[in-house]
Amino acid sequence: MASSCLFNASVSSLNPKQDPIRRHRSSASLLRHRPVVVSCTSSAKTADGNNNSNVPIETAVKPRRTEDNIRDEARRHRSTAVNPFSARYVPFNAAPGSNEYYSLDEIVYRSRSGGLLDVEHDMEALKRFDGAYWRDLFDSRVGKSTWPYGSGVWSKKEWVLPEIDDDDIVSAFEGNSNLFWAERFGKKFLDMNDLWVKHCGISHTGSFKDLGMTVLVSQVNRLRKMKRPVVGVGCASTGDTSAALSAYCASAGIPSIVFLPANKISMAQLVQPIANGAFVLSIDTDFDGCMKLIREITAELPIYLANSLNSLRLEGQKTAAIEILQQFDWEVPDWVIVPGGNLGNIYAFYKGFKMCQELGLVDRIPRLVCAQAANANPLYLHYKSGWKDFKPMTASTTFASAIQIGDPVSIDRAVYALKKCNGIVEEATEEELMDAMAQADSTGMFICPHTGVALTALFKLRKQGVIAPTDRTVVVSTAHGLKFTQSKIDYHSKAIPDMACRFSNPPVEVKADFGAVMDVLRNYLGSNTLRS
Ligand SMILES: Cc1ncc(COP(=O)(O)O)c(C=O)c1O
Ligand SMILES: N[C@@H](CCOP(=O)(O)O)C(=O)O
Repeated sequence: MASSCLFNASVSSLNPKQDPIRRHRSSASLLRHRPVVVSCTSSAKTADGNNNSNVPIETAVKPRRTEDNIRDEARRHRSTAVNPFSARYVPFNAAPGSNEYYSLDEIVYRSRSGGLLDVEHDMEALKRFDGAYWRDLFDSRVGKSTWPYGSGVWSKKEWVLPEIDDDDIVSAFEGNSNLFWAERFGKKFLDMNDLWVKHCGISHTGSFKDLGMTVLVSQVNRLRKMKRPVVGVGCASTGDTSAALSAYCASAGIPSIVFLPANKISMAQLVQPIANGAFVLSIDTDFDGCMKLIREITAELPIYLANSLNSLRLEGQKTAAIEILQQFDWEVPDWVIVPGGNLGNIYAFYKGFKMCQELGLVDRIPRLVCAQAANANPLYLHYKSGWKDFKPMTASTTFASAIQIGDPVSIDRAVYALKKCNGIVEEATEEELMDAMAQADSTGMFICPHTGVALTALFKLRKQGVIAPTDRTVVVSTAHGLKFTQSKIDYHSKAIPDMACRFSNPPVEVKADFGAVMDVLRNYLGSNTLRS
């Protein structure tokens, strides 16, 4: 069996960069022949150089049977090897010697002391394979339609939910999002030549929430098959979490219930759960009020909590960090800037990078920057106080409406992550974030206001000389700009009180008359251009 495997014993010691033929074979040529990646038991090499015959390794290539769909295909080729990987819930940042843990099949969101939980992987089992092995394995799954590895999340399944049956997975092949070289924006506005935007919002429901929701809904699917008492899944939301939850639940036939702050989310976001058949409650409060309610309700009713308080979500979201490294061919960027609201994502990024370092895929991690809207900046104020004093606040209205959060549930996770990576917190006023969004759009992007918050942080850190012109920097774009068109319309029509809208580009109204059109065009292009 071992000899037919794509990853045989010699592969783990090979550097794919030094082996272009193998890289070519594992992508282009295999794709041409509609390959099926097949699990088998293999003699992959472990980190200590021994053969390990007890791990599912993927092999190529068997033609797909016409009567199979991709799930059937995966089932047909399911590995018979014992899965050596596992994960469980533990108290977040548990004291050394703590023996509190829970199976992922338990319905639990808080530790015994009321603190946050974290998903802990059996790192010793993962460490039995070296960094080269994991890099090769993850790289081999990109660009395929094999179930479930065609997903950017499930292509890292061993590090996410190692024990779930492939059959229980609910996936829209999320992830694998574009890492965009912001060449013109970097040069024109920041004098930077290595600036990148990770477009997590170019995704199934238009935000990074898909990455976490595929994991959470898959686990719920499993629990329901195990006859655990879960009648539905619920969340509080500023728009994106509810969109992702309702889409994944709809695709699995699971009821979803969403609590939305009335009149505080965009129309495009509101229509998503409505269209996907969720039970939508529009509640006369803000996000923090909705969050409080959903926590109370899920403690009373068998509704599974889908907010990032539930640490399962972060297991999916952390794959965006792994993906960034992978897209840079496992080179580590200097900075990663993430807009923060409920503050799960900044920890997810830290965790993804940290696992890659601990498991030998890379030798360092980037510095993280968390960017907040000045109107909803409890983390920023906490950072500025020297981490002394955390005070939840009532967040004010912001164009970055998805991060209008004053009492973030993951504050402890965010502080931990930022301290560990020598991170920074910045803030953006309404004018700054809207200007940054318009500037980015003027160079060909179409970003959301939250990404405008992150870009403002970048502007400030460049100006302060903290981020250098040649630093490789990644700005995480968290949602699709098309969800936030009203804010762009307001900006470009200069309809925002007390905002200069310096980069607005309003349409020119002109009569349906040749001469009138020529006049405005002459004016626009400059008479010299037209004469020549
Ligand atoms: C578009 C968008 N950006 C950023 C965030 C912030 O993510 P987090 O709550 O994990 O800090 C959210 C949600 O809160 C969001 O919907
Ligand atoms: N922006 C979020 C707010 C809730 O965050 P979560 O990650 O805890 O679900 C949203 O879109 O609802």
